[in-house]
Amino acid sequence: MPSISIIIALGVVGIIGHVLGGYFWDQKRLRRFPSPSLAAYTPFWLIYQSWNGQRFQVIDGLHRKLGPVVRIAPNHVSFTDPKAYKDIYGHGSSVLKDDFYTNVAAETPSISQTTSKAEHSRKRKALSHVFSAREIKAMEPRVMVMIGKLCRDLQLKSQGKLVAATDSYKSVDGAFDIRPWMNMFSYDVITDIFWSIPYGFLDNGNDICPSMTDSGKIKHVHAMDSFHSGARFNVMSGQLSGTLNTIVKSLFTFTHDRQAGIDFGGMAKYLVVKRLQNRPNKPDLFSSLPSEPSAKWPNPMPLDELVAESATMLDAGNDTTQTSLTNCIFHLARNSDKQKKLYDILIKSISLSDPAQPLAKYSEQLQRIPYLRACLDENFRCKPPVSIGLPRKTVSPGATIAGHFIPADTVVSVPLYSLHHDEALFKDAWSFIPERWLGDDDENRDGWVTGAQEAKNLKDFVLPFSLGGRACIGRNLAYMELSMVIAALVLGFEWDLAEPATEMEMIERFNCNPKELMVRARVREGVNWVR
Ligand code: HEM
Repeated sequence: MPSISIIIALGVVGIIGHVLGGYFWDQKRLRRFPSPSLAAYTPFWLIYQSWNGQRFQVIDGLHRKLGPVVRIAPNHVSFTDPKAYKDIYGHGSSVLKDDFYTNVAAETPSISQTTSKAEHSRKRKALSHVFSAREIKAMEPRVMVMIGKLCRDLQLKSQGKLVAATDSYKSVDGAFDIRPWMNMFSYDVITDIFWSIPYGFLDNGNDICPSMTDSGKIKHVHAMDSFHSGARFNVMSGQLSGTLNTIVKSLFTFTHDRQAGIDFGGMAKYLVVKRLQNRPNKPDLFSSLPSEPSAKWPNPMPLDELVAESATMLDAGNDTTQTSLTNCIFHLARNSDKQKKLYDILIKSISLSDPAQPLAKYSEQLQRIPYLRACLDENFRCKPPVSIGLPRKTVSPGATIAGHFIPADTVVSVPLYSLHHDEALFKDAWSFIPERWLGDDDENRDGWVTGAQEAKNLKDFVLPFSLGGRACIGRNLAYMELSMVIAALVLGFEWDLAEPATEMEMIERFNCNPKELMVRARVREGVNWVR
């Protein structure tokens, strides 16, 4: 019988042999691409970058040092050549979503997690009704109610007051962190418009909400932490092979982050179960989901699929929106000239007598104000909420990406953060310059000239919602929310950074979120959101 030390030694030799064998055998010829330190030998190098939350910056630095094609894991090649984006994500590309997405899914993959084309097109067909222009338009008054609550809370924060006895976020010397308020807003909106069960975070000043366990018990959890900590765990574990990911997920249920992810799934389950028990008087977005048999959908979605789709809506509908809002206030507060210009344009364009009056009736007009849209788009360019290289997998017989043949079953991606800061595509790429988005005839360009090539680059390579068949389905909802909120916040307040010279610290899990944004807000004359 071999001793335990011999077994361990053999195990270690086996693992090293496997790692080195894979590297030197190099069946896919991936050694032709440069790679940093251990990345070509083990996936743990990239997993470590997700753990430290700075993957977007590390990968960007690598490309600047090693070139446009870099091997960032034994089976993952990252491209910053702009041509690669269409090759990987565009319509007509043969490349599929990587197994990472099924790894991060609970038992039933949702629309954003399925890797099967057929399954995806069935889901996309069902969900396209949910996000039709008519449905989104119908939700505007509900969004406006939440904007009123957000502005009320921010006015109270700017005055150093609590919004309720349960408020968890105090102002310090007139400054406060706006990030949690944007997040509580985005949760209140999505839970109201999707399931008619608004969380009420803005009324309570905290993010405590119900989550349903597998056994049907209700527990109360912190929504923001459940999502963010759960995402961190899933993004790391999802990069392991399928079996290892399953083992890690079941072994680590005792950890805070794994439990947080389970709680987040429970939040979605609670919303679906309650929504099915109580049909609301007015239709919500859930009403358009095939939850019951009908002539059009004889086979409705079963409960586990409704929960999976709801978890994706709760995730996608809150986190990217809150991130975009916080980022946009950061850019406007840091660039007071752009903030003032936006204010002047808004006031002139919609001639409001009282900036606190409902903006919903101006919604279409707002979405057509070029400078407001330019601020939102430049915000997306500078800080894309989804900055990560979205992982895709080549299929047989392989694919040619930016001129390089990549064999089948290889993970490929383009990090959007790097593409959006490519100095060859965008002049002064690291600065927030909304004017670059305006047409030649716009009087608000203030002398800024965007060459024809850059104008085309903005259109082709600023892709916050991705591209092709797997691009964002919630884009119209996002623009509607962002236009109305940013207009209300700029019309109602003047924004300053608490510490003017600071850059905002970002943490990348899957989305790239601001850690905090300490601001000061001055309520504009004649405005009063506290009724
Ligand atoms: C500023 C806001 C938003 C940004 C920047 C954004 C960005 C993205 C990106 C980059 C993808 C592709 C993800 C991938 O390939 O893995 C995506 C997909 C998706 N987004 Fe969004 N999103 C936003 C808002 C929303 C909203 C409000 C919803 C819905 C409530 C939503 C629902 C979805 C869904 C369901 C998918 C998967 C689509 C599919 O695979 O067919 N998103 N989004």
